[in-house]
Amino acid sequence: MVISCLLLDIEGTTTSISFVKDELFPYIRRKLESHLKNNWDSQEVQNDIESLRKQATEDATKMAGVPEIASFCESPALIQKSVISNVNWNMDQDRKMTALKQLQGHIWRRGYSSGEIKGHLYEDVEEALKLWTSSGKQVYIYSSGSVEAQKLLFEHSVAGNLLQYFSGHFDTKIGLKIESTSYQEISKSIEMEPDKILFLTDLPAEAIAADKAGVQVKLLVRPGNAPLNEEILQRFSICRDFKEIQLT
Ligand SMILES: CSCCC(=O)C(=O)COP(=O)(O)O
Ligand SMILES: [Mg+2]
Repeated sequence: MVISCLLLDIEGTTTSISFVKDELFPYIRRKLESHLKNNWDSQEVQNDIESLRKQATEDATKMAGVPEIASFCESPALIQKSVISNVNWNMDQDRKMTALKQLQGHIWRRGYSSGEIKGHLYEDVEEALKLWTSSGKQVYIYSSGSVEAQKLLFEHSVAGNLLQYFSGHFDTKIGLKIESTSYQEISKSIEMEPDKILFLTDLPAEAIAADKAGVQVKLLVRPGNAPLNEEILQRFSICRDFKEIQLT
């Protein structure tokens, strides 16, 4: 089947898991308090808190131990304390909910623009993006990280600004990556039949969801990725880097 379009995951696919876990996420934990205090009066911070509050209220009906976010009638200090507990709790579980991911993108903005953070990319990524786009393929990103966070990573990457190679970006606003409907929605949105799309990811649950939607899939085996079990290795094609990917 001819591939017209590539849909790329980030963490574990274009970028190492250790960069996300050991650099990006600790940055959020270090800067969260000052981000809230310094930008308290901004609409962006207030919107982020409202989204986290709604999510926490919904979560509390389904699971135990969710730190709730203080009402907007409470003092800024109390609300900030409750936001910090909630965000740390959600990050401890690496939750991929939109409210958390939006806030993270807003906090990373400063780190990327000051040069404190540079987006990690595996060395084969830039060459592959050049090759694919020069041969007429469209390349999209689909990550649990917010669209803003994705753009920051590729704009301020170790290989320079690579944003020019992408035809578009998707995040969890279109749906979770483990749900097949998300891939159907992406297919509709980019006006491309599912079987013309090749999705590259590190996670079997995402591969299964994309496959169910009729999208073609390859699993990446990058250094530091979780090992794939025998059943998944039988079911999906794998590759170690983007150089191994042959598009017809
Ligand atoms: C691009 S934002 C940083 C990574 C992140 O927060 C994340 O959740 C990555 O998830 P992915 O879907 O790219 O594996
Ligand atoms: Mg991933």
